[in-house]
Amino acid sequence: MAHAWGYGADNGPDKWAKSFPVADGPRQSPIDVVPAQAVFDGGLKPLRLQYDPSTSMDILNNGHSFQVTFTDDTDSSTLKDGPISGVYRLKQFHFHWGASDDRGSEHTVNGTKYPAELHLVHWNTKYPSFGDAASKPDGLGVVGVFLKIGAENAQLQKVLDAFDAIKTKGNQTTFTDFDPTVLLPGCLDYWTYDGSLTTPPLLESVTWIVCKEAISVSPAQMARFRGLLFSGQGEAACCMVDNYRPPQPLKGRTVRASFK
Ligand SMILES: NS(=O)(=O)c1ccc2oc(=S)[nH]c2c1
Ligand SMILES: [Zn+2]
Repeated sequence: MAHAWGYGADNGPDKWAKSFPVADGPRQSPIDVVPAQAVFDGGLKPLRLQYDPSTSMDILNNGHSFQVTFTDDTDSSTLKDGPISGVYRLKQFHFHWGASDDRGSEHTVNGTKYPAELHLVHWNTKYPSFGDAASKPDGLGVVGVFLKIGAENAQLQKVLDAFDAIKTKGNQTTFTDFDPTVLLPGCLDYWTYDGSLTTPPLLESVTWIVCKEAISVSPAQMARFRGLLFSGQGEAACCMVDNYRPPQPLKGRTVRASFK
């Protein structure tokens, strides 16, 4: 790709395969989840998400989304059980969202798009680092949570209140003492399938864990997401919206459900 990847007409998801041929691979993400076609697996364990708020470090506008990054040099914030084996450490969480409430999520359910989707990114500690794990078929575990329009989400507001400091690409500020557990839905029923990163390099290393239950976000809060910029300071302002990849072909994969 002559210029960096993004979500525009010239560098968006339909163009990524040129620089990242794995974009047309056998286990790409996101997908459309069709609950009637998911296979209940009684062997799937409940998700065990244990986060230590003291591991949250900072919040960054990386030009594609914003992310809250965690220190991951110990097993303080981890994902265990669920569909995975061993211990996966929390590295970061971020979101994808739309320019309007009718779109924004990456996964869809029976073709339904949500206004936004949260991704909690964890890496398998059988590997030495996130970067190493990201290139292994069982390297990453990402928990996806849909956001639906409703009441204001007071827990989410803590994240949004940091946005003034990270409006433009490359801006970063400290973001400590935050426990992402508060962003999880009450019910942790989930669908799971083998997939990939949904942004370049699109590595096929993710065990996806998509929660059935959504969390709420108010229209005013969605407007805050849309106030961030893809562009850097001093550049022509480009609103950070529609930073989602559309669903990809299932190519024979089975989606399992942890619930009946
Ligand atoms: N959107 S996502 O699949 O959760 C995801 C998670 C971690 C990532 O690290 C790079 S690099 N791209 C990534 C995409
Ligand atoms: Zn993501």
